[in-house]
Amino acid sequence: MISTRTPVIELRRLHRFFGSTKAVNDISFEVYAGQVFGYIGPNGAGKTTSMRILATLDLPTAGDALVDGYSVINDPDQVRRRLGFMPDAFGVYSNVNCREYLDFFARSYGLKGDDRRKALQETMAFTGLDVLSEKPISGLSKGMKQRLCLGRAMIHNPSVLILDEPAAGLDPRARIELREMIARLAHAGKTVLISSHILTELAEMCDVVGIIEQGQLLATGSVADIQRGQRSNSRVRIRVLENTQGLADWLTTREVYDEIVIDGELLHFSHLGERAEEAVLLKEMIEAGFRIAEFGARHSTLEDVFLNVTKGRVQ
Ligand SMILES: Nc1ncnc2c1ncn2[C@@H]1O[C@H](COP(=O)(O)OP(=O)(O)OP(=O)(O)O)[C@@H](O)[C@H]1O
Repeated sequence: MISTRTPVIELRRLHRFFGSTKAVNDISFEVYAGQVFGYIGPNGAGKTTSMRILATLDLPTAGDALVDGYSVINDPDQVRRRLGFMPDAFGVYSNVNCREYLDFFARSYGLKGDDRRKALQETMAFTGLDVLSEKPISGLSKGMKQRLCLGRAMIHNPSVLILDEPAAGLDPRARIELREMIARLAHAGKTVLISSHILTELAEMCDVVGIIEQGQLLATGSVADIQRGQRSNSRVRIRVLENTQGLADWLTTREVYDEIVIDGELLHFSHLGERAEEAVLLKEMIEAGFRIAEFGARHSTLEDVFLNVTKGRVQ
C-alpha cells in the first residue's frame, strides 16, 4: 500500500563528506508525525553529522533533508521554526539559574510578554524543573541538566525534536524519566529523532529504529522487524548420550534447523522459529528415541542484533 501521509522528517539521499571521510554517505529515511525514530550507530557512524544538518547547523555535500516539507538548504528559517535540537554536549552558562537560562532562549526565539511567560511555565512544568527554577545550573545533576537542555530545545514549541544522545551518562532512574518524557512528547504529536550508540537504550522508547554505520543506513524498521531479519534468532545446544550423527541427520530433515555443528556429544544449530517450537522439538526428539541429556536455547539479545547488523567498521 502506498502511504499518503507526508513525512515530518525526511532525509533524501543525504551525503556529507569531510575530505576523504564519508561521514554521511547516501542516507534516506522518513519519520512521520508522532513517531519516535531511534538513530543507532557506533561512534563516528554519522549520527551527529546528519542531525546537525537537520538542525540547519551544517549543509549537505549532496542530497537534502526536509522538515515538514521544508528543505534545510532552501528554507532553513522555516525548518528552525519547527525544530528543536538538543546537542550531545551541554552548553555552559553555569552562572545562571534554570529560569534565567530558559528565559534567555525564549527571548532568542523572539517570544514576548505573556507568550514567553507561558512558554517558560509550560516548559518548566513539563521537564519537572519548576521546583528548581532558582537553582544555579552549576549545582544541577547530569539528569537535571539533560532536562534543562530538553527544555531549551522545546521552549518555542517545535513540532520536531532532534535529540543527540540524550540518555548518555544518565543513571537508570533518569533514563526511565527521559523515556517517560519522550513518550509524552510523542503522545502530544511531536516527532522525535533520538540517537544513541546503544540499541537497548532506545529500543523501548522508539517506534522505528535506523541502524547506521560508516555513514550508511544498514537497517530500518521496528526493533522486532530488524530482529526477525537476522539469520539466527537463537542458538540451540543439545547434548545427546549417543548417536550424535543420527540426531544431526534427523534434524537436517527438518528445514528450520540448519548449519548443524557436531562437537563430541554436543550439537549446535541456529533456529529461526518461535520459542514454542523448541519445546515441541525436545518432545519429538525424545519420542524418536534420542537420549537427550541437555537442551538449551540462547535467544539473540538486542546487543546481538546490533552486532550482527553492524560490522564494527570505523573511519
Ligand atoms: N567537522 C568535521 N571535520 C572533519 N571530520 C568530521 C567533522 N565532523 C565529523 N567528522 C567525522 O565524520 C564521521 C562521523 O562523525 P559523527 O560525529 O557524525 O558520528 P556519530 O555517529 O555522531 O558519532 P558519536 O557517537 O561518536 O558522536 C567521523 O569520522 C568524524 O570524525
